[in-house]
Amino acid sequence: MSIHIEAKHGEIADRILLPGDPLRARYIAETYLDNSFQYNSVRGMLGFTGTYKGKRISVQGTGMGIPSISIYVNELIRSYDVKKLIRVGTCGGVRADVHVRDVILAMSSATDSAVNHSLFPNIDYAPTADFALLHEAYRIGSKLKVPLHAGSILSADVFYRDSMDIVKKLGEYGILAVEMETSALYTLAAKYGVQALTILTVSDHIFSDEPDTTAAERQTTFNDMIKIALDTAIAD
Ligand SMILES: O=P(O)(O)O[C@H]1O[C@H](CO)[C@@H](O)[C@H]1O
Ligand SMILES: O=c1cc[nH]c(=O)[nH]1
Repeated sequence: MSIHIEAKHGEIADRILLPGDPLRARYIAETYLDNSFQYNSVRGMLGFTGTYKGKRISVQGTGMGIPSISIYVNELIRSYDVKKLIRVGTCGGVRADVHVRDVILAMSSATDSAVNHSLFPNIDYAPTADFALLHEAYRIGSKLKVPLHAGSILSADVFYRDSMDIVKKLGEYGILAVEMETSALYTLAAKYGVQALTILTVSDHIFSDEPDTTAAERQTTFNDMIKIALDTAIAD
């Protein structure tokens, strides 16, 4: 047991999918895993373990934002020996060639969070995906013929801001999309020497008038992203 996860040691697999939304965790377990059981309900942050194509795998909700995901990632690595972590999240499209429902593999993550600046004063640390996971996810996604982008994203500390000008400018410098957790996931994975990757589905576009996805879609679909994540997680 850890402070925020009530699983017994051994109940969580060494490879895990990490959606922000705990109901997406339940959807993934119910739809894709065999013989799954729920190991966590502390704070409603649901976690499940089961098998996928015969291999043991877990899925754990992480909540929204860097402070929340940092709690779960720390506990999963330090108390449960998780070695391979794949975030499956939603994001807002930023660059013009990114469209609603496209899938994004986050190679690296810029952030306006103060967390890494307090870790490394005067250094712009560059949180980066594990290359083997990234390479495998790109191979699997290309085979599925999913609209796929690989590149840099922004992990923002706020969802609502007075002006989107800075986000627009980041798009001009190649940032594909904005979400709220990946820089912490990649930084903690590097610290503890484990593998991490973020795979995102574009749920809305910040600068185009394409219609947004619905809340139901965000909880229960985005199957391209989930299939890529599961097949990447079980590849050794
Ligand atoms: O859909 P999830 O995984 O929660 O990810 C995105 O959605 C939330 C904001 O609505 C933030 O957590 C952001 O990163
Ligand atoms: O616009 C968006 C959509 C999803 N997640 C975000 O952080 N921003």
